[in-house]
Amino acid sequence: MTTQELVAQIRKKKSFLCIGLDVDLDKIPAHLLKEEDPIFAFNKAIIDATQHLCVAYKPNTAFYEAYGLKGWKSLEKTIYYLNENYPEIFTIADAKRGDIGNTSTMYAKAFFEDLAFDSVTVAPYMGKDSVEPFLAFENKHTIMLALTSNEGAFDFQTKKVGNREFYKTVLETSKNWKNSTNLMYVVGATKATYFTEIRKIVPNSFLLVPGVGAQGGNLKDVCKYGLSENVGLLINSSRGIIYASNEVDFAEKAAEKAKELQQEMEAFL
Ligand SMILES: O=c1ccn([C@@H]2O[C@H](COP(=O)(O)O)[C@@H](O)[C@H]2O)c(=O)[nH]1
Repeated sequence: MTTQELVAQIRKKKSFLCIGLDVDLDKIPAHLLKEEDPIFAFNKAIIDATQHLCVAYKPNTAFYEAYGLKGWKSLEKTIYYLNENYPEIFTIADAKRGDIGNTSTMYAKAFFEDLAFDSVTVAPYMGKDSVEPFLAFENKHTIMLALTSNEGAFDFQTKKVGNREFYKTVLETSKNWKNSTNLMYVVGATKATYFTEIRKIVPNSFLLVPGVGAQGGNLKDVCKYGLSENVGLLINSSRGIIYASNEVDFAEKAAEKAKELQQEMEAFL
């Protein structure tokens, strides 16, 4: 998917909501456990109930890998279901990959070719040659960790290297990489006060923003400081939406939560 297509979808749906599909079998409604593939059954119901309110879905691969081969199968079924039924939706494999060049190419093939995701998250720690293999894929997007939502972000990311915070160096340096127009960045909603500085470095890049909902990030502050001319934000909520209820009405309740966020977003568009 191109960035223009993503922006057009945001304008049409008046939403820049991304729903995280972080499925935990201990948290889903008990009646689904009787299904042949409970994870896929859960995802399908959530997707069908919320697809008109969001522009992206983000399965975090950890929640699938934890269940071995079965979990990977559920992930595959979920992405195929999305691509077949809702091809306008932007898909994110939250896998946080990145390795030496030839290994990164194989990671990129796994998520962009085999599973046909529109994007994948990567870690910047191994540098240019670990990220450029992902950037080589046309109309695919590489979402690099910049300033994460967790407390540990202060361990390295905000520390000064020379006279500049490390996350700023990551952002600035990555702009010079080959095919850097295919880059987006992860910035946590819990770091809303940093968005002004981040926008000085990457004024038009899309930012994937996790941390609204369960982690306490503030949507209004993120919008106030983070919105760009082409919107430039994908705000993610996972647990806050998908576990709104663990009864038979779970999909309906998830849609209600998604609608609340969509309406807050509409006010900014
Ligand atoms: O900085 C980061 C990067 C990734 N995540 C991931 O996003 C979701 C957030 O889930 P919630 O339930 O809405 O808190 C999850 O998959 C994280 O691994 C993040 O939170 N922060």
